[in-house]
Amino acid sequence: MTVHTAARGHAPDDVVTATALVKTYRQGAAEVRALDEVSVGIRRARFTAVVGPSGSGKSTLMHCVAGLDTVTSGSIVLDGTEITGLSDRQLTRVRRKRIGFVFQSFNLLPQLTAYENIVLPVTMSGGRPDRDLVDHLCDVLGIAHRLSHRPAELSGGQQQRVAVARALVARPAVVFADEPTGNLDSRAGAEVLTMLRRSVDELGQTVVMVTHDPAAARYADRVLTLADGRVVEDEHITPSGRTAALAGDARGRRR
Ligand SMILES: Nc1ncnc2c1ncn2[C@@H]1O[C@H](COP(=O)(O)OP(=O)(O)OP(=O)(O)O)[C@@H](O)[C@H]1O
Repeated sequence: MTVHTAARGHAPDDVVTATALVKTYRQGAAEVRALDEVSVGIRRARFTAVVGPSGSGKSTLMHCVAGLDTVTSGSIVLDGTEITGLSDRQLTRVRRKRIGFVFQSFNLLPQLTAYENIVLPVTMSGGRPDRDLVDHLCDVLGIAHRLSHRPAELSGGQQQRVAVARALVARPAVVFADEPTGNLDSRAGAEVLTMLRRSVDELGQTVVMVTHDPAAARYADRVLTLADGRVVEDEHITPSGRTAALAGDARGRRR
């Protein structure tokens, strides 16, 4: 991922290019500037973490870029499509075809099996699941032996891995993960983060994750820090730096 100024514009392998995003909310007589001229590019097949204090604009940025909310001004090009100005219906289509979501609360349907939950984005849009892809995803995510179980029969970590598989199954341009480890203990959280990491390294998936947790952000290639609606830091993590940081975390967990 790269942080661009509006003048530098679009980089060819960016899957998302956001330029000069402003989002204001009215709170009584006051106006809150949740995003204040944010310009950012998200590189394909990379894992980007968005961190920052509470109220810094992380969720607002993710919701706007993912077409769940509209901006006050600015431009968002997602996988070649300018999404600002689209109707709700058009936005729904963009989200369904090009975006996968992973939420803190898993959001699985309780009456469906893990397999049925995973293939839901494909079956809902009238498609047929690619069984080889589903098998591969379930192998990578370590849930192949749990596919006939319902969510209530799975651990939290397994449920979140099912949700990750569901986010990946339609081969979206971007997976947005909003605090994906927020409801998990540290071991299950580490497993889910490892799976998101593998989806980037082994499947070439683009992942953007909002998190409060600095340890979770260490799984990313890049950490974007927001404060007061602005990007205040943009850190690249090299594979060797990541390996060292994650090894340190694992030692800390075993202690
Ligand atoms: N629907 C809304 N109406 C009014 N103000 C809002 C609304 N949503 C967010 N805000 C304000 O916008 C700012 C950014 O909020 P946002 O939720 O994006 O921050 P965040 O970094 O995701 O916070 P957290 O880590 O606590 O989830 C905050 O000042 C918040 O109060």
